[in-house]
Amino acid sequence: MNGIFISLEGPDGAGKTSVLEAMLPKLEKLNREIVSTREPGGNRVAEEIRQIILNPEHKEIDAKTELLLFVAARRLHLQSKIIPALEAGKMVIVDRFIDSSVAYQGFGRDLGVAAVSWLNQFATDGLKPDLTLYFDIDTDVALERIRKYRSNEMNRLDLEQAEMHQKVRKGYLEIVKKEPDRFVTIDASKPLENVITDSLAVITDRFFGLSK
Ligand SMILES: Nc1ncnc2c1ncn2[C@@H]1O[C@H](COP(=O)(O)OP(=O)(O)OP(=O)(O)O)[C@@H](O)[C@H]1O
Ligand SMILES: Cc1cn([C@H]2C[C@H](O)[C@@H](COP(=O)(O)O)O2)c(=O)[nH]c1=O
Repeated sequence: MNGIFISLEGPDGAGKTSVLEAMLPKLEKLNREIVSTREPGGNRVAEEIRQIILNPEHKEIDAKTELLLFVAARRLHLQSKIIPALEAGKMVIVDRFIDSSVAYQGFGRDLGVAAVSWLNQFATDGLKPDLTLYFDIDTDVALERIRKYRSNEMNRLDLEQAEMHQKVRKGYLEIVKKEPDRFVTIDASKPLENVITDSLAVITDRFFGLSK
């Protein structure tokens, strides 16, 4: 596969989606076809699974069921969208991928890194992003952003206790340490314009030999 695979990771409210939207038109000008997608979701059936997982009324979904649903959606997404785009030489940028499972289900839900990593390996046949931007932010600041701007559309995970979100962030920090070549940490507490500039600089520098 000669495409480029990039994932964006971080706690809820870190700003990944805002940054991705802002980067896209700029990256598209650099002469490579970009596929922007997200997890859970990215194809018709996976988007249906997304609705099931994130629905705050679905209180009977336990931690293991949640993990299996995320991983099933990932397999669908990978097969139908990510792999074909990478095979066609495109740049794929995904808002969340395997590291979300490890941070949220492995650390946040205490299912453990080993089981979650094994399932991901099974579902993805070991495919990992070439680059992962990790948007790091204090849990309270991120949760405040969500409460302030998105209070009417909080999903089942957003509504979890602060303690779970703290475990997720701690998990991310451990994951990042283990693969220093794949991860670049972005300071997501900066003003949005700066976070966009910093993220673009990492991608253009690494894959286009430019820093603007
Ligand atoms: N750097 C920033 N400074 C202040 N507000 C921000 C910043 N980045 C994003 N926001 C705001 O915070 C909210 C959450 O941002 P966004 O949805 O992009 O985060 P996210 O990481 O995609 O979150 P989630 O994973 O929960 O969907 C939005 O209302 C957005 O406008
Ligand atoms: C892929 C994936 C996601 N999650 C969580 C992370 C978020 O709380 C939601 C997705 O909502 P977003 O607004 O699109 O960020 O799902 C998870 O727990 N495990 C995963 O594998």
